Amino acid sequence: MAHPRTPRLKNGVLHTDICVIGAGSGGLSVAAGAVQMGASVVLIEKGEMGGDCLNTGCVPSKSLIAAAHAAHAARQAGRFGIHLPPPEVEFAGVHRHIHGVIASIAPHDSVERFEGLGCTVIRAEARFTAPDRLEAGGQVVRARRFVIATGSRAAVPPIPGLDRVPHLTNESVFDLKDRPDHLVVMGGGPIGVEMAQAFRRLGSAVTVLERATILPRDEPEAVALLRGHLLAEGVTIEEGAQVAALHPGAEGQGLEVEFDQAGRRRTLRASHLLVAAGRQPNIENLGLEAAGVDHTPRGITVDGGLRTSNRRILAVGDVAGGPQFTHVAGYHAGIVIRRALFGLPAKADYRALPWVTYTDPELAHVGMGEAEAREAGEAVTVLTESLSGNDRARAEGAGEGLAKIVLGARGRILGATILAPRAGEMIGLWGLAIQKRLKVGDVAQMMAPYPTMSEISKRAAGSHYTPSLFSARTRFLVGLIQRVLP
Ligand SMILES: Cc1cc2nc3c(=O)[nH]c(=O)nc-3n(C[C@H](O)[C@H](O)[C@H](O)COP(=O)(O)OP(=O)(O)OC[C@H]3O[C@@H](n4cnc5c(N)ncnc54)[C@H](O)[C@@H]3O)c2cc1C
Ligand SMILES: NC(=O)c1ccc[n+]([C@@H]2O[C@H](COP(=O)([O-])OP(=O)(O)OC[C@H]3O[C@@H](n4cnc5c(N)ncnc54)[C@H](O)[C@@H]3O)[C@@H](O)[C@H]2O)c1
Repeated sequence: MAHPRTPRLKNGVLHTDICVIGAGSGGLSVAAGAVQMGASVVLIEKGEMGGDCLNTGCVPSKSLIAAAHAAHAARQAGRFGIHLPPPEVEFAGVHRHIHGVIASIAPHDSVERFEGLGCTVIRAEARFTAPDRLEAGGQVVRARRFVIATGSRAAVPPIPGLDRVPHLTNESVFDLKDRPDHLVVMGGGPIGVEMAQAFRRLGSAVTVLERATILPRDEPEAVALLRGHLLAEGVTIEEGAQVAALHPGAEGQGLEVEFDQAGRRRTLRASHLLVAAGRQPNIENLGLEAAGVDHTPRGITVDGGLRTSNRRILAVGDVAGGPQFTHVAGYHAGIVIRRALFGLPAKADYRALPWVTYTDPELAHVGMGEAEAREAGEAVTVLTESLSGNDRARAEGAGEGLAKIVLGARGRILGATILAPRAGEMIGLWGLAIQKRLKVGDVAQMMAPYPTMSEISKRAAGSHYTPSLFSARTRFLVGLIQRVLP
């Protein structure tokens, strides 16, 4: 491999091709890609290498969910004739598992690995001082292109009393070494719902307070079934519940939550509060004014090619104000590399954007939802297939689930939702179908292995043809052909 270019120090200023601010999902992907393709790269991180996903997001949350799944499976074993004593949850052990997983992935995102690849890594807060330079840890850096990848953090709503009660966010919830007796989760988005089920399975009482309805970005039929699963496991879900005020609990124990629901004020006592009420972009103290970079409270303003109002500066990931997922940050990195290294006019295209909420069953989605497709003026057809007709789901006692496919004119696939165990592993098929503009008939003709839950995709696609396949016209035709066939 040819040696990468290295940043050059000239008159106290570090000159580089690419300077990346933030070593999370987006920043690390840009840095690793750019340096291995021969660009000189400076990577600046003020906190933990790996950002939210590794330290306080995807990795710890999925590790916690895995522990919760094990406890749930032990409790459910009796359904299969396997009788176990009720599981004893050692919360400190769950904590060890979570942090063990983080530690096992951390080397991949470490300073050592990135320096080994040829990046210059600066561990400090970066701040633009001019449109073409920034300062970090006393070092001035000039770059041909800067990439802002500073991510987001939990938004803490201005609710009276919130500053006076102890509360958890994604930055602190994975540090718990003792199980909360009663966890109140403010917000029924993906973070709130995933954590609610996991803590319930680990033995906490859990109440979700959601001001609208849970998981509003997902298909309502699928959310309704998922809500049923959560309620059956004992999660309390209060929807249309706006948190109004918070008070410290009596004798300094826990807290009291006042919320408004259907015109009534209600009060709830709890031991812990998790704030999962949305995200806010990390744009403060970045010197964006000095750099001439426009922004709004949603994040840095970018065009389709992720360029900011300063042509030298691009933005990726959560801070760019679009969909906030690790795979989106990685996708953004690919666009930035094509632009910054090769000068290509790459643009983000979200038509095949997938997301998964890692509850059990998982709720996986890609592309357009039905309402969005109708709003866009598409000639919509919806195909729905229940998981109850799937043999593998029955063998595993999976309970209710579904596949819902949204088609446009002439069987064009616009979107898909699957609610099923491990649905996240099944949704890729529909993403590829959308990206490659396949027709629903292509999926219907696919040979799906039996018995798998992924057969639900083939059956849903096949149902598009059921009315014409089993019609009077077909029966007439078959009758005719049978009479003339030898
Ligand atoms: C609880 C939780 C669970 C999640 N689960 C999933 C999931 O299952 N799947 C999924 O796809 N997404 C998930 N996400 C979202 C995912 O974590 C984010 O979309 C992703 O981390 C965004 O990457 P990023 O590079 O934009 O930001 P980050 O990964 O947050 O990285 C930003 C980095 O920039 C650094 N930084 C900030 N300001 C400066 C500065 N001025 N100077 C230097 N460094 C700076 C920060 O310290 C941080 O390390 C989850 C998020 C949370 C909170
Ligand atoms: N599985 C995944 O991919 C995954 C998991 C977790 C997070 N994430 C990413 O992180 C983002 C942030 O997640 P999130 O769940 O914090 O945010 P969110 O914006 O998706 O959901 C927040 C919810 O909180 C509710 N809310 C806000 N203020 C409230 C109040 N005062 N009282 C009651 N409810 C209130 C909102 O109505 C909303 O439904 C997600 O949108 C997603 O992009 C992804």
